[in-house]
Amino acid sequence: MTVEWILTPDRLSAAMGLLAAYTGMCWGIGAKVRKQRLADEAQGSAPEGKTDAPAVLVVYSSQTGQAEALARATAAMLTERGLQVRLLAAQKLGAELLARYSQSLWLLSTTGEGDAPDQALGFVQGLMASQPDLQNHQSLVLALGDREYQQFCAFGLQVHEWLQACGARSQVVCVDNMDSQSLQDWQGLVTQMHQSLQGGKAGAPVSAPAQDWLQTPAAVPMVLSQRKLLNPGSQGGPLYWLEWKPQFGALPQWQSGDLVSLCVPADPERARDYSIASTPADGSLQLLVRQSTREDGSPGLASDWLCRGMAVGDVLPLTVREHAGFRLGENAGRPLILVGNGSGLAGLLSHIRARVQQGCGDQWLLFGERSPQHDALYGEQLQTWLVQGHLARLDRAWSRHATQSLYVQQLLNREAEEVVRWVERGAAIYVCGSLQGMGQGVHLALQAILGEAQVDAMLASGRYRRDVY
Ligand SMILES: Cc1cc2nc3c(=O)[nH]c(=O)nc-3n(C[C@H](O)[C@H](O)[C@H](O)COP(=O)(O)O)c2cc1C
Repeated sequence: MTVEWILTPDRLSAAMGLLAAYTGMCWGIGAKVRKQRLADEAQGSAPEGKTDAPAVLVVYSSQTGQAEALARATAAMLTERGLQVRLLAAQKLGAELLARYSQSLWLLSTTGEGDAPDQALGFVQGLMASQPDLQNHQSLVLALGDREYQQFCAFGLQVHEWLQACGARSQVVCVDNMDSQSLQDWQGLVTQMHQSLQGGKAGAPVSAPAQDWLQTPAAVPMVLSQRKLLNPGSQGGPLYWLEWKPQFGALPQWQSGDLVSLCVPADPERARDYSIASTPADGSLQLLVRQSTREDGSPGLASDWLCRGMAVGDVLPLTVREHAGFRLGENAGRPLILVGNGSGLAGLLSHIRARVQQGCGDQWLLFGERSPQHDALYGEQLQTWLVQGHLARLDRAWSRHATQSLYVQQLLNREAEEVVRWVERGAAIYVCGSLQGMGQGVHLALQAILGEAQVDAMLASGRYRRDVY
């Protein structure tokens, strides 16, 4: 099917309005909620809310931030309505703490091929491998996933089954790519739980309409100010650099590692995430987008719109999404080993730029692409940073090199001793790019170089972070 788009100003603003509303509904866990952000409590600290109020535990595990944002919004809503809420990441949950609660909410995404988010590894191998007694415990599980993956919502479903096996009464809602119906169902169930907890209490607040606490529009209309093909003549798909400026006012704020979420007019039902390649100090929001082709040869809807359909000067609502799992966070002071391929350079570039701006050059980039003739992305810029000392090392692997074909995981293996030295020196590892091939290959290489136990420990503690897709 071909969709013809003739963009009159009226149509554009109507489409933008729709997109902004939709994007806001999907992702907008906005300023209001962030202001009330509940700190991640350590195990012993007191929950938020009045001390005689019913208590609820809210547990999350998230790879790209959606489950975490929904958990924060859910916890903030329950706190606002008078419950004592303890919000924490799954890896911080122990059996003793869980046993203290008779109500729990779980917001969990699935990553990889049916896997738990990276930081949940400790929870999976620890608490989930045991069977605490949860008789008289009620739980609700929100399992985030995407039906395009074979093991739909696998991790959320595993936790739901584990809770049941421990004796809890558990209900689960599976969400397909943040579909609004399932999110409404979730809000309905949480509202019911809240009402039953407050049951009959004089002065209990009347519930607001079920939907409203997950909705805060946060999409910003942005103008595509420049677009450039980065790899003319490449055997791979065309890779474009896209620069965006706000249509009105100031740039939205974000940190290196964060994502942008957007819907395109040809597929307004489905939001896509892209790693941001710049920092706000660069003065624009920049993305690297590969124009993709599906198996049947037809163009990928979103990437085709971004790379060819849109004209420079057109406007699209973009939502900046915090990606806590790939930010520098506690690793800000560490040396960095940055590993990636293709459009994954975006997520790594934002970190390099952030560190260049801070005057910190203790970072090593290992990067894979096809050929040095056509795919030397940011070649001059990277070389300049190396010469200026903003990069301590730069190693590139070319998979289609005439004489020295190499993948980035092989490069890691070749540099194994240096990798060990950097890690001993306290380095954190960031990987960005394709999951198939690169992400998995790099993981295996790191296991071979550092040992499985150390890789697991680094993953669980956030010293090894991945943005692979
Ligand atoms: C690399 C990657 C792998 C994924 N694997 C699965 C999967 O195996 N099963 C599934 O149902 N969803 C999968 N998803 C979809 C995510 O679970 C879904 O986008 C979810 O909303 C992300 O939530 P989070 O931001 O909290 O991690 C995957 C997403 C990505 C980016």
